[in-house]
Amino acid sequence: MASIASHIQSILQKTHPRDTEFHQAVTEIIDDIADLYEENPDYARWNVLERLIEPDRVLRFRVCWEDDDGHVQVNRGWRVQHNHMLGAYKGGLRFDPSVSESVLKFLAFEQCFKNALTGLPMGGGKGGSDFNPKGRSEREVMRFCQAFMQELYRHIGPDMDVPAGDINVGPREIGFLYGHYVKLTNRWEGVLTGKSPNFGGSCGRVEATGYGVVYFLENMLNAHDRELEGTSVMITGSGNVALHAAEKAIQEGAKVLTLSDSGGTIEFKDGMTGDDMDYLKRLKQEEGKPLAESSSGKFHQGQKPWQVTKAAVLLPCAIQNEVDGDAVDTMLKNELVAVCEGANMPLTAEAQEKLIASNSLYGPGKAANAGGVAVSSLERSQNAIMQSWTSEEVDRQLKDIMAAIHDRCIEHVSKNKAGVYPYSRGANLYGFRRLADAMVAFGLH
Ligand SMILES: NC(=O)C1=CN([C@@H]2O[C@H](COP(=O)(O)OP(=O)(O)OC[C@H]3O[C@@H](n4cnc5c(N)ncnc54)[C@H](O)[C@@H]3O)[C@@H](O)[C@H]2O)C=CC1
Ligand SMILES: O=C(O)CCC(=O)C(=O)O
Repeated sequence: MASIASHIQSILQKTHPRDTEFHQAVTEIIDDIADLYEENPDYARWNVLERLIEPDRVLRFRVCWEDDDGHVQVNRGWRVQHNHMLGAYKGGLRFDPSVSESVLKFLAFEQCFKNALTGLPMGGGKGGSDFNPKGRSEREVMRFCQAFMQELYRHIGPDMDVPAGDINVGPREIGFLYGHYVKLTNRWEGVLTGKSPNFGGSCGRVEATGYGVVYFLENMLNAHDRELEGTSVMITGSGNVALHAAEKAIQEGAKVLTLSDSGGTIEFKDGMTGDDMDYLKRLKQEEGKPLAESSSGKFHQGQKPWQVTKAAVLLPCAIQNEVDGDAVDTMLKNELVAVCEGANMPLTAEAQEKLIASNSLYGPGKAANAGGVAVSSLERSQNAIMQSWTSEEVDRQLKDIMAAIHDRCIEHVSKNKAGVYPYSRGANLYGFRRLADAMVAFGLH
């Protein structure tokens, strides 16, 4: 066991020496699948693990665009096509100054496991740029998106690689990207998901990740004889995933106490209301303003949700590694029962270790936030048959998919002595099995 883990560590150190987030994502999985790997001689015979941690390809390109003052700006763009044994590469695009090759490699690697858990035919990829859209005009964002697609279009296709949105890439950016793809190729096809339903997007894609997180949470609570109704919930973030997780949690009768952004936390002592939601959607999604400018709830500058309140459930829905070991210690002292991840890898390795050791319920992002990519897959199906399904139909399928993902997470594990399912280990085992078996079946590539 130790030998596999240390072998993989030494390879990572040699081949991806500075990619700390990528190391973190790989390490978390290796520990869980080490026994399975040793039990199946085919995996070692085909050197599956060493092949699985090396992306199929990492595309990096220059993105030049002109700002409103006529200055030429230069950014870096990437598409990490990690593995396509289970289907075309699939995963979002992130535009943020924090984007690096390491971040995109970790996201693409995790995406392979997440997509495997959906049961839908998708491989894993991720892409983006270090471009910062904050403070940029709509025209600047459009010119950037067009310049980005000018390079990306030659590497994607409806049966090859199908990007979507992620941080700072929502329906507006997908519209600009798709418009330029259609212009460049003269083809109107399902090459991006997260499009507006007006031109081929799926109803319910915008809501899917956040709603899916809450559906997963409900499945997880119910499997442990608990209910969401009446439960207090802290949420981090206030973007697409956070707002829709809050919306669904409120609809399901939970008491949502916080949202946050990089400036601080907004607290709703008596629980967030539908009016708060409408107001914050306008503030964040239409006006793009920080929470500090909100007149809804009480704003705590520079504070995290667990520093201002306590709740039974945490839904981290912002960015990687925002919850550290100390944060988990604080929440465990304050009646924490469950964490369900809307963001990708929001817990540091130490935080994750402490949470698992505490026997709290823990829904890892690769399972809990898979509703977004699952509805992206439904969007591809609709594009392929040239039909549009209703919001109700998509939501019904999303609920079924999240219940199936929940069940897949517990397919290869049992409850521990404390009566808790180890979802994280179960998700890693399920995803790894599917990927590794496909790699053995495909032969050497
Ligand atoms: N959009 C989607 O369908 C999916 C998104 N995710 C993950 O959910 C998370 C949020 O994504 P979206 O809501 O789509 O993006 P978004 O751009 O709509 O919102 C991002 C949120 O993260 C916060 N944030 C960004 N940088 C931060 C920092 N340094 N410190 C604290 N907060 C910060 C922002 O204030 C904002 O609330 C990301 O981790 C993303 O990878 C996961 C699955 C699907
Ligand atoms: O909808 C998609 O294809 C991608 C969603 C995504 O990037 C994610 O699940 O992290």
